[in-house]
Amino acid sequence: MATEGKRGCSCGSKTYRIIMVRHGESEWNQKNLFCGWFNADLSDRGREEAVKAGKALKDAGHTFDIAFTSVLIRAQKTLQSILQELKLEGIPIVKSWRLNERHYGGLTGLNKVDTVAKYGEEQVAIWRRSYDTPPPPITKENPYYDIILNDSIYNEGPPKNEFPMFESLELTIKRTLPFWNDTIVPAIKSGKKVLIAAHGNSLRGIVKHLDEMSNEEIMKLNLPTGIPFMYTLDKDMKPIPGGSLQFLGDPETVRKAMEEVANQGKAKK
Ligand SMILES: O=C(O)[C@@H](COP(=O)(O)O)OP(=O)(O)O
Repeated sequence: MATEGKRGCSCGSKTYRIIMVRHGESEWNQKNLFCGWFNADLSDRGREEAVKAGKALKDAGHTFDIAFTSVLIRAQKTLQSILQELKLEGIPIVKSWRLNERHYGGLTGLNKVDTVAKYGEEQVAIWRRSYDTPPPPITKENPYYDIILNDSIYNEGPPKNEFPMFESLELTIKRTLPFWNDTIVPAIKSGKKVLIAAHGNSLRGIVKHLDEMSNEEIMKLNLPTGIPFMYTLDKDMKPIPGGSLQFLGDPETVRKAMEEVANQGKAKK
């Protein structure tokens, strides 16, 4: 599953390892609902996936000095389970809305297969995976509009006048990258072993940035829930050859899990 970074390598010099993981399956993933900024909890399967991710990291001998996560409970609980397995509950945890899932706008709360039936597979694929086409904005008529806007998890940001009503992957990257560059990269460069527990699309944004993927290439990437992946970076935070997107799981399991995510937006057979 490893692909090579495109930007060469400073072979022989210091490298940095960073592990990222998409949260375990959420209750809304299970029901196949567009979730975005709604604060859905983990499903039972998601809780199991999180424990499994912790065990996989432990078996591979990983340890961490600091962890970063979103303000959403599905990512935080996944992180907690992983740290429990590793007996690292005491390490600093930095939470930011900048690592949140992309805001799914007016699609929030809709079933993905029902949305395919209504708008077609092609349109849903564009909403889910295109780089710069956003979903329609969330409106006051959406049952989750007020719940999201007034959720206390957003008390520390973003400011109400900048609160998103929708996000494309491009917009997601615009708010995630400053956090990556200003907060996560300095931690990595200071020699800290870093773990990020976040979401399908905030992590796709980081992967796109690290691997300099084109807008077309990133469309094809579906990150599975609860399977950690590693990057090995050079001093300029560029993946060394073979250091991109190395999943901690057997390739067949990873392939099937990625396919499962892709199929969430396809018509029922
Ligand atoms: O918001 C959502 O529905 C999913 C991603 O959905 P897709 O982009 O895969 O449809 O986000 P996550 O479960 O990672 O927080």
